[in-house]
Amino acid sequence: MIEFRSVSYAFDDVPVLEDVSLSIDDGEFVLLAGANGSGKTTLLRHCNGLLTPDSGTVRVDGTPVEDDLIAARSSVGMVFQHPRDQFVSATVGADIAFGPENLGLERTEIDRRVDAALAAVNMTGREDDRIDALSGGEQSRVAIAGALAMEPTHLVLDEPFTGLDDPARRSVLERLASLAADGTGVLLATHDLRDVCELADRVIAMRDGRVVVDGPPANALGDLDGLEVRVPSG
Ligand SMILES: Nc1ncnc2c1ncn2[C@@H]1O[C@H](COP(=O)(O)OP(=O)(O)OP(=O)(O)O)[C@@H](O)[C@H]1O
Repeated sequence: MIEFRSVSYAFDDVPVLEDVSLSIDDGEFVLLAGANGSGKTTLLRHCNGLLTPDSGTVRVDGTPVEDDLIAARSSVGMVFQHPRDQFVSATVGADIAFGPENLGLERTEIDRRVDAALAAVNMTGREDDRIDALSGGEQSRVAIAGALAMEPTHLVLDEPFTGLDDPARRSVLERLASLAADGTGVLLATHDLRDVCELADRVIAMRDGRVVVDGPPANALGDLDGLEVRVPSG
């Protein structure tokens, strides 16, 4: 479980998170919504210790993140908004293999994970492609595959659909829902709520650094009015 208890954080004395309390259970698929600048990215960066709260605590599986950064970083997979920030290798296969290699896994296990991660993002057979020659959408899919190959207990994604066409987006979304069904806790920040609500177990919405909505999609959608997030119709 990822748990925030009364977390506050400021950039240069400007409050960005204020008294945030929430939890993401194992096996839950949670959508994080909110207008630009409401604090979503800042919140996500607390999940594996990239940022540390000014007050309050973030716990992963019961342990405060700052007490065991290595444990938090191996159990919380992160997919960032700008996939280029995440690549460490020149080719797709080498990049996805990098994390599992650092875990010291056997070659056959690394290859299995790379194959499974590529299949999950519909890029089977693209191991040898150069990352800098991929489209933005393909780069997003490789970034997601890199996180999946770590087989994390929790997966945190920040606007991962940039550049994805509808079929690719849908396929990644369904993969996230099936990971959650298999026990992974998934926290997905996105502005694009189309069909995410239908797959998510819960919606958390932020305004000005505070959690203002936290509930099942059927109840929460009406409460998103006025938060400058695009609410799906029909
Ligand atoms: N490194 C930083 N230094 C100073 N202020 C920052 C920094 N990063 C973010 N902020 C400010 O913190 C606030 C919240 O930003 P954050 O990126 O968390 O919001 P967001 O909800 O993820 O927005 P978006 O949907 O546009 O990605 C904004 O006012 C932003 O300007």
